[in-house]
Amino acid sequence: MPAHSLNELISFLDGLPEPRIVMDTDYRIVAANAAYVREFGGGQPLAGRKCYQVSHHFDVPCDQAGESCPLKLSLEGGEPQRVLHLHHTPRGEEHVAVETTPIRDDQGRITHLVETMRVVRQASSRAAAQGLVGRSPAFVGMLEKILRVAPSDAAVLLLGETGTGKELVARAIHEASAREDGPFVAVDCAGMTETLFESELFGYEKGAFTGAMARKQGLVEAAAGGTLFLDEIGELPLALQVKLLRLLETGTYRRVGGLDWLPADFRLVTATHRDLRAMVQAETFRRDLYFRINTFPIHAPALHERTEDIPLLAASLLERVDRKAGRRFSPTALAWLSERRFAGNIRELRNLIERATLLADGEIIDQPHLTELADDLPPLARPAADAFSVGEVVALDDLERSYLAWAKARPGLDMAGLAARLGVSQRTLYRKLQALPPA
Ligand SMILES: Nc1ncnc2c1ncn2[C@@H]1O[C@H](COP(=O)(O)OP(=O)(O)OP(=O)(O)O)[C@@H](O)[C@H]1O
Repeated sequence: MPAHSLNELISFLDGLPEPRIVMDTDYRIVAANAAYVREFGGGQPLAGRKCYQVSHHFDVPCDQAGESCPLKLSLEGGEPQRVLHLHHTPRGEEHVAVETTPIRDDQGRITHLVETMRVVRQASSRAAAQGLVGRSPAFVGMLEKILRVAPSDAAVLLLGETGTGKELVARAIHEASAREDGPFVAVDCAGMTETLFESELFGYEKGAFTGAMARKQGLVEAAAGGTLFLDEIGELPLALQVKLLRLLETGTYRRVGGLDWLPADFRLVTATHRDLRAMVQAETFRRDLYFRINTFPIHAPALHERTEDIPLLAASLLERVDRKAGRRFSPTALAWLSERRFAGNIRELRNLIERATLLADGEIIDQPHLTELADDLPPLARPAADAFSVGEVVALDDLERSYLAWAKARPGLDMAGLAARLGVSQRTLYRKLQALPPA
């Protein structure tokens, strides 16, 4: 790119409000705009330094350090790329959404890349007094999905065990959406009766039933311009599923006792800890409603899928529940927490921490404060290092081959013993082993 075009680009970027840098194809920062210098510069000179040194304090590009590198992806694919990274900033590490856009010369060759950074406000990688916190790969994967779907108006279905933070995720989607200035209205569908559902959701007119002394606004109306979060959607009885489907299909509703169909204006987020697909098979959840609410599913990981987040979560939850400020956990307490299996996930962790704060008198919350009332909390079941495991769904033939190769390598089993354990004849075992690819 000629120098004058590059200078024009740099001065154009300088006027933009979002932090942006221009890089050459060798990861070197050529220029940074004023917003970048302000948010990420930390008073250090930037031009001439490599982006991975500034953002990650790495000595090698991200892709060689086990992270995805948007610059490399853009160079390879020739297209803009977006990834979520943990970046060093003058405030500490933060989740940053990074977008790269390739810049081409007259011959169409990529000569530079513009990188745009947006600090993610909806989640923290450091202990925080509110909102989502986490930095494990499972958490970052979920955050990536939240940020992708939030700007659209697509219906999101949050799936995950109880206490995994689905309501917080629903709020994060709302806050990252164009509706963030509108209301966020949460409705618990568990225990909803037919009459309650209709009058709660749709409101009622004066005189609609005994006790309806005045017109009452429903939650659908309260959510106008914002997000309606239906929690425990799997608990909704079939008769109410029909009513919800009608609302979603027509975008209109009628107050109880009213005549007019009123327009609804909300973004729908639903959540459940149930297996809705199995409920559809069992005909306890309507298939058409399932498809309507499941435009974009997001899995909220269970705590045992993100145990590396436990110290960070524990510190954050302590800030939230402790009546005395500034206390902390001892390293043994944190190690003990990280080794437990919490069936109730973050909610159970939070309750345990709250109990411990009541038992501890000093500045430090120690392991005995945790174990005193929770000595029955089971340890985390870690798969044995040599256990057989399959990380994804594979064809049954492939599964059998991998399993046989693993079983054959077990010490202490001869062919006869192995055949007996597998429940097949030795002849069959030989035949199957011969079909295995060479080790
Ligand atoms: N990533 C997180 N960071 C910090 N706190 C969290 C996080 N996830 C959940 N929490 C806290 O854990 C508790 C349970 O979260 P929440 O109520 O959102 O779970 P849920 O999945 O909606 O549960 P249920 O399915 O039972 O309704 C809340 O106190 C919430 O603030």
